[in-house]
Amino acid sequence: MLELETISHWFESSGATEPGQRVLNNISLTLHQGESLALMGNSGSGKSTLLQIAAGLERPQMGQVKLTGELLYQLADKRLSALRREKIGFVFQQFNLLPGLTVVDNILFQSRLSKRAVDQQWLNHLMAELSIEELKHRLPEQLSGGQQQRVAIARAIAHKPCIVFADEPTGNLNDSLSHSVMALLIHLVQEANSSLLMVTHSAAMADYADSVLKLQQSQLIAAATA
Ligand SMILES: Nc1ncnc2c1ncn2[C@@H]1O[C@H](COP(=O)(O)OP(=O)(O)OP(=O)(O)O)[C@@H](O)[C@H]1O
Repeated sequence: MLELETISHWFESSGATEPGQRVLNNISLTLHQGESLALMGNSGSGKSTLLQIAAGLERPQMGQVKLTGELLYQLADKRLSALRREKIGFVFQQFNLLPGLTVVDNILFQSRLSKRAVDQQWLNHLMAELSIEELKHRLPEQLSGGQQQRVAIARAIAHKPCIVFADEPTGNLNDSLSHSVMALLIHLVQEANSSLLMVTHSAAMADYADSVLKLQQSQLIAAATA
């Protein structure tokens, strides 16, 4: 479903033009439909870079990314944007809700952009599971952090994407909220039969995933917490 093939990456903007200064070195990874994977590693080890590359947001210097059989970086920009809207959901640490849109309009934003019909039953189910029905006409600024992240999860899953990419999804939440939000994310990703690739610093959060890998010295290794 998601295949990373021999990905190497370095940032020329940081002056790193030599292979020896690679952030990512020859990384391969396969994630099947319905699987969840947590990516751990020290600060600066390249986790977010790998997530961005896997999500079609940052072209790797070397290697290929294949999502449902399509080579992302061989697609024209327009097709790549359409594929991201249709097949991918994103959850970020900073929630990234659109401030001028209500909760329900935030959730439906991606489906409307790709002109896809909304599955009203699924939407109602998501809002009920995430306990955000009562909040649906509010603006993001009228929500707590935990509520905003629950809305962001609904937005990421509303169109039943093939895969959800989550970058530190509980990074701005306290411990107990982190557990409840992570449990909901995992549960709803499973219900949607989506895959999940998640970056986290927290071993406790990583434990929710089917498997855990660690980025170390530009390579992926099995994580001790797995
Ligand atoms: N646009 C960029 N230009 C130059 N260097 C970059 C750029 N983005 C990231 N880097 C560098 O690449 C390395 C990996 O960054 P990345 O954000 O992927 O790490 P991370 O593991 O996600 O870190 P953290 O856990 O602190 O978020 C870091 O050394 C960072 O400074």
